[in-house]
Amino acid sequence: MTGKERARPHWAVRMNYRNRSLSALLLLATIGSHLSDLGAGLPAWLALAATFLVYPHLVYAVGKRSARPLETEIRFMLVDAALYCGWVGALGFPAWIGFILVVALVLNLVVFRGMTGMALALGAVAVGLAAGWALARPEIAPATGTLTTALSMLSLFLYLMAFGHDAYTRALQLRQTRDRLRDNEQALQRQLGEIQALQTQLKQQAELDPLTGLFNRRYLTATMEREMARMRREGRPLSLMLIDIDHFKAVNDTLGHQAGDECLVRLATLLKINTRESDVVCRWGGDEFLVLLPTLPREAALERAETYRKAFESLPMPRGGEVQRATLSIGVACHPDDARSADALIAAADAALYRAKQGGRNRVEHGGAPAARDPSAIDA
Ligand SMILES: Nc1nc2c(ncn2[C@@H]2O[C@H](COP(=O)(O)OP(=O)(O)OP(=O)(O)O)[C@@H](O)[C@H]2O)c(=O)[nH]1
Repeated sequence: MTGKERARPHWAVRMNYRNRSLSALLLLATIGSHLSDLGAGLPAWLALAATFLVYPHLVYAVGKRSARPLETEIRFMLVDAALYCGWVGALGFPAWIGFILVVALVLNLVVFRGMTGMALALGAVAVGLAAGWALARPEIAPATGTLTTALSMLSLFLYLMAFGHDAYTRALQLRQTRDRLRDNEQALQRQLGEIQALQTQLKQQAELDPLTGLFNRRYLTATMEREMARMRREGRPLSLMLIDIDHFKAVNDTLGHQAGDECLVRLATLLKINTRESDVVCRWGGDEFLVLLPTLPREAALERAETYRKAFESLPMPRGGEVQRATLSIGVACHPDDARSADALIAAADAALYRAKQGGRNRVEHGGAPAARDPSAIDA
């Protein structure tokens, strides 16, 4: 906010200042015309000047310095009602002057305070009329001269038009503010949607292997504990297999790293296609894959492992070359027969895989106690 904006008086103070000054000039002319018809003396003319030339500017000076400008304005509107109607009482209720003032003053308070405003304004009007009449004790004179009547009509017309225009301007501003708020809210909603989509994407990326699209080791570690606990609760078995491509280094060396990648993707696809919804397939690392099979007993898991082995063996290699086919070695372990914890189950499957490699590769082994791996023995 700039200093200039901060110094700007409250909108109600500005609006009322304009309306009060305009109506004061019109009333100055209207009541002046009537005083002239009456041949009024100097005190009446001085009072007229004080009321309609000085008072509106005093009100503005106080209003713009007020800490609570709206409340101050409303209090001044009641003073307006009493003061202006004091003139009506003092002049003996000339019909047109009284009519304009009562309409204008009551309307002012209705706009700011509704029906309560109307009641307050009528009270102030009554006080003003009584005080004015008590002060001057005039003859009751409802009629006004032709010029005074014309000025009264003009005053009422212009005052009501100014009021209508203010109402229109405020409604327009409110609509524009509402539209702007709605646009901002829509933009925020859009940004929120983008952030949420990005968060989902990041979460998925953190759990997925970028090459194969399978779950990664991090996901499996979190999931496996949960699945084992569930199977334990339900008293059902859980099988796990570790799958490793035989001599994968040779695939890379002979056909190239890209063909090696393609080989990994093909194995991933094969595993994905041949698993149930409840199974979890993950890339364990390098050319090693892990499949978690909740509720599957050993025999069914071994059958499944054989299916993978045979299907992969018959897959053509990505490109021609020295290595014409690749094979899998698979180690299977079952909970609760082979191990009771997640780590022990993985270790048991790893031991079975080791035996499969030792036994000549392209085979499935299962169960048994974990054994230390001896890479030289495998590759021998
Ligand atoms: N193309 C490709 N190769 C990979 C990737 N990750 C690991 N490798 C390679 O996979 C090979 C794994 O070799 P090992 O598991 O040590 O041995 P192996 O040649 O498969 O032999 P055995 O497992 O004993 O049958 C290494 O040469 C790694 O460089 C990958 O994302 N893409």
